[in-house]
Amino acid sequence: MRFTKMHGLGNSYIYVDVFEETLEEHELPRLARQVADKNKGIGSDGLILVGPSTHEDVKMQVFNADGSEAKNCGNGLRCTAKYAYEHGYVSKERFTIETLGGTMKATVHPDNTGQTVSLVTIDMGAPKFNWRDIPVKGTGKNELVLEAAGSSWQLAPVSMGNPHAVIFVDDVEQAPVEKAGAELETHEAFPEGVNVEFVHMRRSDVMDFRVWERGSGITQACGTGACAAVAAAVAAGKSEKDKEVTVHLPGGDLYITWQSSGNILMTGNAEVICTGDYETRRASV
Ligand SMILES: N[C@@H](CCC[C@H](N)C(=O)O)C(=O)O
Repeated sequence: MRFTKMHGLGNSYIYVDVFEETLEEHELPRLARQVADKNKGIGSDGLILVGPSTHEDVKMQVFNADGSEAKNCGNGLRCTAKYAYEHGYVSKERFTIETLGGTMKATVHPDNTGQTVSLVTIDMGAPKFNWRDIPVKGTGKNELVLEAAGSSWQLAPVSMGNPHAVIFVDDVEQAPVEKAGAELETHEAFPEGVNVEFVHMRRSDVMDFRVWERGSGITQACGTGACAAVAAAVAAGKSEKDKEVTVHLPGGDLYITWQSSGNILMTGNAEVICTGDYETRRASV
């Protein structure tokens, strides 16, 4: 299987071009676990398939490192957009990407040659706060208080096509991302699990951010998580619509604006690390 390893701010996935490659649907969770394994595989936060869509310009299918399928991936969308543009699967600079969480609109910003893209903007759609849409057990729209890692946490649940719980803290470096993140990911309040973001607002337009991703654990960045964090900050009165927020993630910065028209725009990098061939007939991991 030919693959390309790409990352957005250090959130890396193995990308397989299913315009070209044929993969069995039922093998995909196992393949994701295999390629993500840093000792026995290639090493990544998961697997992403880039292929044809029946109703959009391209389709992105995302699997976490544990083999679970995700509905959306912000960093994956930017890399998918770069891949689709540079491989000629789209010939325009603005195009649509189908995901399980809905259709996202990509704008690539090519360099002077028009051939290479390293910066991409994605229209990530509108955040949802209704618990049923996320989903969160119970009925509500507001903050949720849960116990994890021996402390009580105030969470703001948000859907960006996938589920997020945003926690505002004084210092993200001191936050128990691994312990509390792992406990909250599988808390019974979240029937489909949740991605957990620890966020500190430095100013209304600058935030620090660390994440525990559902199905992959600690990662260097989470695009949907950063959008959820900005949405939660605006909803809590810590920022404002139409203000570009610089989100400092461990892997670098994202620029995010919740527009008053409703949708969230996310701009950030997309990079190729390497390409190669992977032997798919391997013992399961
Ligand atoms: N890294 C991603 C999100 C990937 C999926 C997530 N772990 C989930 O299960 O919802 C991003 O950049 O958004």
